[in-house]
Amino acid sequence: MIYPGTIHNHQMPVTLQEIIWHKKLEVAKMQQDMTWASLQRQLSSAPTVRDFSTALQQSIYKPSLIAEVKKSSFYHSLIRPDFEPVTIAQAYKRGGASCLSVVTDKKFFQGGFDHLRAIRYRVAIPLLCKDFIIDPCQIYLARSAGADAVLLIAAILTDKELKNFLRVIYYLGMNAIIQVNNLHDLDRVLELEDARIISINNQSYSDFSSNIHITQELMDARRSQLQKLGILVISESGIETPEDLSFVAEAGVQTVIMGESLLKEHDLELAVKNLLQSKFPIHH
Ligand SMILES: O=C(O)c1ccccc1NCC(=O)[C@H](O)[C@H](O)COP(=O)(O)O
Repeated sequence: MIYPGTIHNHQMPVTLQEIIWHKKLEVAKMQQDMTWASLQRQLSSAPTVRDFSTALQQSIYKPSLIAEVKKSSFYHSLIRPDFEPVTIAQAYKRGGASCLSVVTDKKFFQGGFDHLRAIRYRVAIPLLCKDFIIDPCQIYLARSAGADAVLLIAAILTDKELKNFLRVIYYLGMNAIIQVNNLHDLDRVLELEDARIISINNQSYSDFSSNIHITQELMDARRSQLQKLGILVISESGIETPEDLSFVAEAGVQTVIMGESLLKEHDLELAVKNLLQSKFPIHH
């Protein structure tokens, strides 16, 4: 079954549908291989949770940076051939990133929970598990691998699933980042009782192209409501230059997630430093 609640409102694009189809098979296999007792054991020996939201808010950089660790993506293929997750994460931290986003999806992004685990033990900043979460068991696995926050994509979850998954994430002491890329989903998320961090994805779910004006459009539409509710807003996808950073900061977001443009640089520490320390030009 593919989330009738979501399809009912607006058609799910084929490509995202395909990802979710494979994710459901992966989750079914995961559940077959796992016992409740072994999951409990893993959870009880998991590293303590670090405060993702506070790390973003206390950053000296505005907007603060969540730097993404990913080897490839199905829409842009291989991004970083010399991919070494821990080395990349350490360089990001030295450069000034407040938190890291670790892509754990294997099939479409060549990520893995082992990347999350390895980084957790070697790098002392909070970690977001970036995956297509469709079942609570993935949230438990993310926590046991050392995640401090988990991404929930509004477009692939019903309202009921969003509420239940948020409850699991908070129960485990983590932060939830709820991703939206249109006003319909932003309004659904604003109706939830306890959304604390929202990420505006500038990427289309049908052709996976990015357009940072999506951040501006959604902020213009709901800025005062977001501020009134004290929600921390992130912009992600397609942010490449200091000008782009300035553009989304002026739209009102406090944080950005950046991956590809940093990962294409040879010296990641320098790339992050240059980005965060650049004097942002003012947009009109
Ligand atoms: O956001 C998703 O839908 C997603 C979920 C799990 C893995 C990857 C996913 N999408 C790709 C991204 O999230 C981007 O990599 C991220 O926003 C960074 O963008 P960029 O700077 O353009 O690499």
